Amino acid sequence: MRIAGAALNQIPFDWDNNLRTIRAAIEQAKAAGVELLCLPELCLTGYGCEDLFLSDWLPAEALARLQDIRPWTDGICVCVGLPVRLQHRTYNTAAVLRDGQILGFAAKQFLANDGVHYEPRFFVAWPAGEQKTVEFKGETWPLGDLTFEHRDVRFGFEICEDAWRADDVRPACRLRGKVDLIVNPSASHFAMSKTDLRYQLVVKASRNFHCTYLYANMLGNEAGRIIYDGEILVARNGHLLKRNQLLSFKEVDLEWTDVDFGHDLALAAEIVPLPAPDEYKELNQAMSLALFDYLRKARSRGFVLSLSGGADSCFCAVGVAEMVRLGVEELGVDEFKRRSGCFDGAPVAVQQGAGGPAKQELQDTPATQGAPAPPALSENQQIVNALLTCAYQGTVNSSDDTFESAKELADSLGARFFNWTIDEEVAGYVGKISGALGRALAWDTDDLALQNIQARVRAPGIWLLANVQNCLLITTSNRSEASVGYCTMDGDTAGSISPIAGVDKAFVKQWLRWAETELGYGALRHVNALQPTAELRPLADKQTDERDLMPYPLLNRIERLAFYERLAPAAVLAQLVAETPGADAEQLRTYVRRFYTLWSRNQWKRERYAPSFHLDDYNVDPRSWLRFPILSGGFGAELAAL
Ligand SMILES: Nc1ncnc2c1ncn2[C@@H]1O[C@H](COP(=O)(O)OP(=O)(O)OC[C@H]2O[C@@H]([n+]3cccc(C(=O)O)c3)[C@H](O)[C@@H]2O)[C@@H](O)[C@H]1O
Ligand SMILES: Nc1ncnc2c1ncn2[C@@H]1O[C@H](COP(=O)(O)OP(=O)(O)OP(=O)(O)O)[C@@H](O)[C@H]1O
Ligand SMILES: NC(=O)CC[C@H](N)C(=O)O
Repeated sequence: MRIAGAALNQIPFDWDNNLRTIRAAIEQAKAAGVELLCLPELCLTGYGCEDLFLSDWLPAEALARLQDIRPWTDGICVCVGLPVRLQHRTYNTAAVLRDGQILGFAAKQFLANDGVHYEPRFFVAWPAGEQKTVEFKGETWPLGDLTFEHRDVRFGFEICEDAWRADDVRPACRLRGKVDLIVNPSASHFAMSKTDLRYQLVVKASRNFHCTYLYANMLGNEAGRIIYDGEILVARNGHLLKRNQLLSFKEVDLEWTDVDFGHDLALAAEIVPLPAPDEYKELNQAMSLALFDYLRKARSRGFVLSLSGGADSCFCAVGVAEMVRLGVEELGVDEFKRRSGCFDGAPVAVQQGAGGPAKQELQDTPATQGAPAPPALSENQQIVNALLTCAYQGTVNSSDDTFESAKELADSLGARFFNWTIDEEVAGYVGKISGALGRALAWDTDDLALQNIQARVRAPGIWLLANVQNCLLITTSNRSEASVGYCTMDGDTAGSISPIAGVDKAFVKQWLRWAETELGYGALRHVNALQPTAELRPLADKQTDERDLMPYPLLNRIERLAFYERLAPAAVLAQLVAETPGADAEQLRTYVRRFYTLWSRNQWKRERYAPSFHLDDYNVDPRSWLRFPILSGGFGAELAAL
């Protein structure tokens, strides 16, 4: 039998989009002679409908829309994920359709309730062995713990999380011997290196339960924060039969394979491991797709970025350029432009361009005024030019190094680049408040306030630039800064999308070195030679992030031990001492205290960050992976006892 999985790029309750991709997948499958097709979990509504799953109307609408799919299933068996509501309870199901008929609804038995998943809030887990009936306009179908048969192949279901439970409780253990095929429609979030886990899960299940296992994941940045890699896996008796390229820019990624169910296949003696994933590359692909989907689904015209020439903002700029490069590589220029929704079919008019005078000669003017004609931009650079506007907003505390870094990078990407200073606005506000208070504000008495006003004064201008162009304003915070609140609220946190807030600063720096050498972004040599600095204090002070805080790798380690491993402060310190050769225990104690104090004080800031992507195995976004009280004891007793 020819069986297939199709990864779909869905949008919560965007019926037109979701039915269009479902129909396209079915048509592609039929054209390829596929006999059984698995579509992702909840693909009809989208996985991320959140509390709408608790309404009566959304599941009812989904059931009504399922009827539209029936005529498309002539000659093929298709599994379509949707919520079904019975007696005020919503179930996460996969409907099986064939030849225009609905055969039944298999229901999810184990709900995902960790990390970024909160399913028990929306759904009720289905009890093993039970069945009920769904009614719609005079027709009835079975719902629950069901098996099906198609052309003499018996099949049953695990729906995503069902497969992540122990072998002696998951549905597969009851399907063993009763079915030839287990179908798994999934919405399994992307995280770096996670594909290996999923591969092991699927291939081992096919061996342990002596079956063929067909797995199809959701694709793309569905609803803002979570990215799906669109993985399709088919395994039989411990042998991998099919695995696709992940993180496609396509709306539908269909993969099929032939399985001879009439002949048994010897069980694999061992599972062949996947090559170790390249996390830099994975992150690049995931972020590119996440940005592209966010841009088009938010119906925006591009991105605006306050580009300091430092690591975080350079990462974000390269992220947009990579979105263009990878998207064009896969879709082609015309399809990339069409799908982005940013081009209206008109030829791209290049705005500003490469070249431009040095920082000292150029204040408050667009980068190209009076400059020599810029070199012609490549096709990708022209697209970047249309989609990315950057501005360097210097102060007296900014260095030439960061300006050069920003300008050269923006020019090399093709981005539109502006340069202006904000000293006048800073002086205006400082003067106003000094006057009101009747005393001059000074660095020795008002350090933080004077730092923050600079970061804040950068916000209105860059927001204005974003607004006039109907663009998304990128904010550049990384996870390490978010943990300790090393940012100015309504200043450098201003923005509507925060692409790298899920990634720690040490990783950001490593990734930039990789991007310079492996992706060929030579202009990154400036930033790769710089020490991260906020440049908010007078230059003579030689401010660096790590002097203000602690070494970033250490900050990252404390954060992981505290909130991924969930250790108590004393255990975190003990662990650090144990794993740091020649450790200065007193210094480590200071850092641990500083981390927890800043962490607790700054929960309110994390609550106010712009939406960010889940990219690593955890993040600190309270609306995603990590919940923490805004007001708390702040680990006072625990830190005092250290
Ligand atoms: N629980 C709570 N709920 C609500 N608000 C709370 C609060 N606790 C304090 N606050 C308020 O928070 C305000 C202070 O927060 P905020 O104004 O953001 O500033 P703050 O956290 O005091 O200082 C910002 C820090 O970030 C660093 N920074 C800033 C900008 C850029 C960079 C960079 O790396 O480039 C670094 C800067 O060096 C400084 O260490 C105060 O007005 C305080 O009342
Ligand atoms: N001179 C500047 N021009 C434009 N934007 C700036 C400037 N200084 C700071 N910003 C904005 O504030 C953000 C926060 O600064 P931060 O120092 O944390 O990041 P970075 O400068 O990109 O990287 P690094 O911390 O490695 O120097 C920057 O990413 C940028 O968006
Ligand atoms: N949708 C789901 O059930 C996802 C849960 C599963 N543990 C995963 O991370 O892939």
